[in-house]
Amino acid sequence: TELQLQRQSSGSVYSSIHGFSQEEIKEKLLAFPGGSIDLLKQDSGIAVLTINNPPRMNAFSGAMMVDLEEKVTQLENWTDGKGVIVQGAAQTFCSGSDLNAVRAMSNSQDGMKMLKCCWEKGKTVVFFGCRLPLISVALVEGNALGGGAELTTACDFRLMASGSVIQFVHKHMGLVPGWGGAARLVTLVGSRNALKLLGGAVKVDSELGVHIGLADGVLKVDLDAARAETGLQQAESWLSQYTKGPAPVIKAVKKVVLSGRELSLSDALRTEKDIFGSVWGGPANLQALASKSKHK
Ligand SMILES: CC[C@@H](C(=O)O)C(=O)SCCNC(=O)CCNC(=O)[C@H](O)C(C)(C)COP(=O)(O)OP(=O)(O)OC[C@H]1O[C@@H](n2cnc3c(N)ncnc32)[C@H](O)[C@@H]1OP(=O)(O)O
Repeated sequence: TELQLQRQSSGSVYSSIHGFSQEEIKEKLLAFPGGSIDLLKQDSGIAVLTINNPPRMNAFSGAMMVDLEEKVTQLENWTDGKGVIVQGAAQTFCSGSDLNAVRAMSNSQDGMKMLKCCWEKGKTVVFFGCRLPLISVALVEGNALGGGAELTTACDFRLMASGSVIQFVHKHMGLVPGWGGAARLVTLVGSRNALKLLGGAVKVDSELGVHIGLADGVLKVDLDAARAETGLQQAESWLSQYTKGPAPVIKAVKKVVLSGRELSLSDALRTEKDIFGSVWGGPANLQALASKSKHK
């Protein structure tokens, strides 16, 4: 039900795990510093969330996961929010988990399990965040690799710049996606294409991305940025097609689609009725009725 969806997206995912408290998990993640998650909330109701760690091709450090949870909470509480664009700094998306941290964890003798479960919980934030009641777009420039590729699947839409690549490199690491990336990939491209992308660690360029349904559009990013629209400007104009209107209505749109996508039919029908009830008779509905009554 809507409550379930809300709890999934807004409840802190740093619930105690393996006996470690929320604060202990955050402390362990902060032991892996570097980078930041920057949030810009705009008057248009579209926010820009930037994965910012260029020296490491925007790899996710532990500190960035803690940072992200704080930014996701801000977005959850953003009354006027309607959409969010997730991008990487310096014209590249995200090269996955910080390999320095991952290596440190795999070499640590004591408490490796503790560190790993903290790391994994931290990553979960990345994916719960995209269940926000905002329409989300991954703006993919450069490389989206490993956990970065999984992050793109957690967004509602993916816009790929010409020359960009989404690659599930997990097989090369002796791994498979672990935070929903595979499940969402099957939903997006079907099980056969998902098998190819994961089994072959296929480099998905923008043309292939559109062909298999992973990408929703291709952005022409001119090298002479001074002349052309930036990728972000193009992504904002693309998303604004679907976020025109009052924030409560756009949020309700995302919620009814999310419930249809994630809940059983009976729960989805019940949730849809509840969400309908939350906007029926609301300011936007009453204003629309008043303006219609003038059309004789
Ligand atoms: C699959 C499991 C999943 C998870 O557990 O979450 C993961 O995501 S594990 C990480 C999977 N990602 C990768 O394997 C990508 C590794 N990086 C690359 O393949 C390349 O860096 C690149 C992204 C294709 C870019 O190549 P290039 O343009 O040649 O730049 P460099 O390779 O020189 O990188 C510049 C700089 O960035 C550091 N870097 C890049 N990726 C990571 C990373 N994931 N973690 C930590 N650091 C990263 C790289 O080491 C260089 O640093 P310096 O050597 O200090 O210059």
